Amino acid sequence: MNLLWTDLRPLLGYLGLFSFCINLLYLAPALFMLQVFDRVLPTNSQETLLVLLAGTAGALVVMLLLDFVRHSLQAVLGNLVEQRLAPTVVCTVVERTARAPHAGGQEGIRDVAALKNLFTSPGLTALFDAPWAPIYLLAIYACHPMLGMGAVLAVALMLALAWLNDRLSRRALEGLQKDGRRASQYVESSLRNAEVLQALGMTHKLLARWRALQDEVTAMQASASRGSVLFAALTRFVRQAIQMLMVALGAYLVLSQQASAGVMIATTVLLGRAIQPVEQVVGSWRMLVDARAAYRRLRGLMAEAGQRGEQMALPGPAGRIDVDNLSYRAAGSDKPILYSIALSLAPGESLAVIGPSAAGKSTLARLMTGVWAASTGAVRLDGVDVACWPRRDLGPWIGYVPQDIELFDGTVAENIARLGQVDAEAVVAAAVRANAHEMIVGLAAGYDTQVGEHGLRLSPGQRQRIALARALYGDPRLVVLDEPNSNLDGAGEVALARAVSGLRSQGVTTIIVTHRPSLIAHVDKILVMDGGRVKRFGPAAEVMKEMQRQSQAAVDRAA
Ligand SMILES: Nc1ncnc2c1ncn2[C@@H]1O[C@H](COP(=O)(O)OP(=O)(O)OP(=O)(O)O)[C@@H](O)[C@H]1O
Repeated sequence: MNLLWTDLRPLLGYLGLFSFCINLLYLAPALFMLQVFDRVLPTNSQETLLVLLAGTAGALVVMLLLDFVRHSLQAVLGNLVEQRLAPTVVCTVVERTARAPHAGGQEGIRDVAALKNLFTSPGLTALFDAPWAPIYLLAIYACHPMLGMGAVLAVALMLALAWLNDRLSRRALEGLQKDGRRASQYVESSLRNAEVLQALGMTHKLLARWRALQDEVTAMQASASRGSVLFAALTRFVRQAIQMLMVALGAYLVLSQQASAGVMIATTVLLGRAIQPVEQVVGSWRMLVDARAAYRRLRGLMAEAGQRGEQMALPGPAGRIDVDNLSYRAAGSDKPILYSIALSLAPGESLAVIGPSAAGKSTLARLMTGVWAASTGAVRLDGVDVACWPRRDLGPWIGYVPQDIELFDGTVAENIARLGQVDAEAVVAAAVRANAHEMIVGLAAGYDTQVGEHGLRLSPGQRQRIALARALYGDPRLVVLDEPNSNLDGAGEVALARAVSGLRSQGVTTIIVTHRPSLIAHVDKILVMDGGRVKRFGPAAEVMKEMQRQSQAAVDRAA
């Protein structure tokens, strides 16, 4: 944030300077009126009129140019805000979301947009113009104290009206936004289950629920729009009335020979200028408040990112894994998911993690990759805590196939190349290692096949095999596969088993979470988990023998 301010400060200084000049030049039309009525008309001097006209026109042209520069400067400010904040914010939001998908804290990206919006909006220039309102009021006061007091009252009245409007409409608008979002989100999220809605004939029930939500929104909308229409009309009326009353007051002063006609007209022009920025600031009030809240959240987020500091680049790992007294508790939950897990794998060793549902296998897989951070203890890759390893540096050394496969919209090749520059040789090599090359070349456009949003144009089995190729892209030293065979057919299972033995012979440390025995034959060690604890861990043959002995004993007992 400090860096951002260092960049913004000089530009804001220029913006202030331009605003100063523009507001100074705004005095020109009022002076022109004053001079025309008080000097040109009484003296019938056409030369003076010409000089005044030329001078005022010149001032207006300069003002136009300055206004243009001021707007261009705002665009530069907006882009700078985005450029400076977006990279850190996106990285931190991705990290937070990966760690706690439902814990919120994803508004950072929207906050950058809100801040950029403020810097490019008229609300910002209004902030620079608003301090001039008292100067215009003083100028009116200097013309005549009574006119000055009238102008102060007029500005105060407009301010009060705008404030009242904001107060009265704020709650209704916030409720409207929230409920409107809820109604559309409800339908959108239900549409993800469109197959179920269609198959079970549930669409009319969804419609009924959506209508109930929508009715609430419509009722709120009606009351909010009634209020805002009323206030808009009232504001217009008050504005006109103020102008009329000020002219009337001016005319009275002229008639009673306390002021000149020029003063009367000039003060009307000045009053218009005094009211405008005040109205604009109040009109942009919601945006300013939202931008301030966004700024505070971003400051917190940037501080969080700053705490990590610049992490030193580390050499590529060999693949030794040490899980050290590892426990994990989800945010907001009292009960740990994992309790004091400890194990070690030498570089190139493979491990199968097995156990009943909800034993904590996927949680352990996420902790192994460093996507989640341990509550206590650590997972160390070559002695370095994976949760602290800079993700950009660690990513290429890690291969990960999560339980719920997510492909990105793009081609098969782009997905395998992890969204980076497609290196055809490396992409094919990864597909060959994953034994997915033949399946991919059999697709409509081979490696150039578009997978669609979330990879939905492919079957779940095809997605899983492409995800495996993505995991094996480059030269990963640690590969974590979370149920990589859940959607595979017989041929897919064989291809996966071959890929896993290939990894073993290439010396890649591999961890496979699985329910099926087909892969267990290809691993060095087995970890049996139950209720978040290690039930058994050791060489595959020993653990298998022990499990067989135990199941035989159970059968004998039952018999
Ligand atoms: N984000 C989360 N917040 C709270 N609890 C969670 C979260 N993720 C998982 N859990 C809980 O942790 C426990 C272990 O879940 P996990 O997915 O690790 O089990 P698993 O052994 O992989 O199960 P399965 O074999 O069914 O995939 C479950 O009881 C689950 O409810």
